[in-house]
Amino acid sequence: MLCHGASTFPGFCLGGRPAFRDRAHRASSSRTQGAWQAFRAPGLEKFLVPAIFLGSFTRQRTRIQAKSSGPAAHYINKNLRVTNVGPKGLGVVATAPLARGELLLEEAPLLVFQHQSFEVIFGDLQDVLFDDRTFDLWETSLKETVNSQCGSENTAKFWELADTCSAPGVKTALGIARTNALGLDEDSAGLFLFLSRFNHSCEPNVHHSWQEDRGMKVLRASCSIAANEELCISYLSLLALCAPTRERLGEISDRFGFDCACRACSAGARRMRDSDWRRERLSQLCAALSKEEHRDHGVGRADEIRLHLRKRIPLFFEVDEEGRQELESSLQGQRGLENESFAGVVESIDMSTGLREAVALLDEELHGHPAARALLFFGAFRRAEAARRLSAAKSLAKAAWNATSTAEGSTSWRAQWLQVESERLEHLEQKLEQRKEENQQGAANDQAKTLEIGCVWPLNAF
Ligand SMILES: C[S@@+](CC[C@H](N)C(=O)[O-])C[C@H]1O[C@@H](n2cnc3c(N)ncnc32)[C@H](O)[C@@H]1O
Repeated sequence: MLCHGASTFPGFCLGGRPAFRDRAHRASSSRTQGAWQAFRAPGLEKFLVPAIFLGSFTRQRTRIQAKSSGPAAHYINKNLRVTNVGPKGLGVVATAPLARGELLLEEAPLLVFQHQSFEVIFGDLQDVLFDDRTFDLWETSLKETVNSQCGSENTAKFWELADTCSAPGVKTALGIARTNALGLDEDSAGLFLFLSRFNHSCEPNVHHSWQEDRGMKVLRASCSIAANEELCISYLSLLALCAPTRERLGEISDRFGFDCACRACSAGARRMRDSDWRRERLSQLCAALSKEEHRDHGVGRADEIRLHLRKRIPLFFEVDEEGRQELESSLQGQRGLENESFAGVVESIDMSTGLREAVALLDEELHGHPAARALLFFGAFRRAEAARRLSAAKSLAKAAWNATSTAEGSTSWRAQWLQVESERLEHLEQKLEQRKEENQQGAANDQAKTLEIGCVWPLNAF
């Protein structure tokens, strides 16, 4: 499982698992077959392994870090239970009601895959495993790492984890890693013993965030959860979660090797159509809010900040000719932003209207998804700040801070950064009010706002 999240939503860890298979090879395999069968399909044994790979293989161990021993998790909420949840296998359910934002789990990874091990096991270089010899080398190495470095209790727990990538009845260390690893950031993944029991849902009720400074994944309830309800995270990025059902199912099958049986993906035709429409709209609004527009184009009142909505880009580029043309014009429009073109814009709306609509859609489709909410408010905050709207920027920073605290806890670095930012804006607003009262020179104060509001935020803040 990986956090390949973000594309248009930079830096905010919004779920997702590592891709464990090349799409082209996947296409030739049956959906129901284990990944390994696709992986080791007859005829592919002769796949040429780049020499550089075999040459550097001996150094791979340094790239799989193992936690030597100790308990699986730092904190597990007492109201969680791992149990059989039907065809999905094991899952985690609530044994008592859980509140929105409640801390559910804090866990450090048992294994961390970085650099070459990440690329080979989950990333762009996984093709090398089509070669039996390379597969065996990586399998042996991973096994040795687990057996020699994880301690007997954790090693036993590792081998108990699900492996839906190998042939039925077979477990391999690589299969377990691929079935269970979760993304930490763009180029590393971690395997967690307890967290691995959480199933995926396209309507997740739990958010997981990687808190690098603490070396932990932190899980919190995204909404109120009733007793006996299953707790599910999202293996997909927010961008992919907002895609229509057909695309999501393809993405999950393609990247993670199973057919999603969540409520959203198994809905009846009408409900699915409505949900797809809402997600499409949400996707457009999210993209518009997280985009930095250099100049405020378009019609509308002078004091409005406009959002320019464009057509959503499909997750797969397998589109027909008509679709390709539409996509090209949409992409052109997005590139055109650099020279401030309107191309590809299908609708322009006032930012506060768009923000309200997006929040309502999040509530309806994704249980309010606090991390996505934080992202929306953060995007709007940046736009308000760029437009020198002090009061709006202050409330938006506060709203982003609230949502981030729900998603990740108030001690996460993002929440703390937003808290400082909203306090700074609050203070600035008070100062300006004070000055206004003192000299009653509104125009001069406006100028002061323009000069003082500018702030610097870390580029990877969200
Ligand atoms: C990380 S494991 C989750 C825990 C697993 N169910 C177990 O028994 O340990 C991921 C596997 O769970 C199953 N799974 C998770 N979410 C699912 C979903 N929404 N629909 C169907 N199967 C799912 C798939 O077999 C997937 O490969």
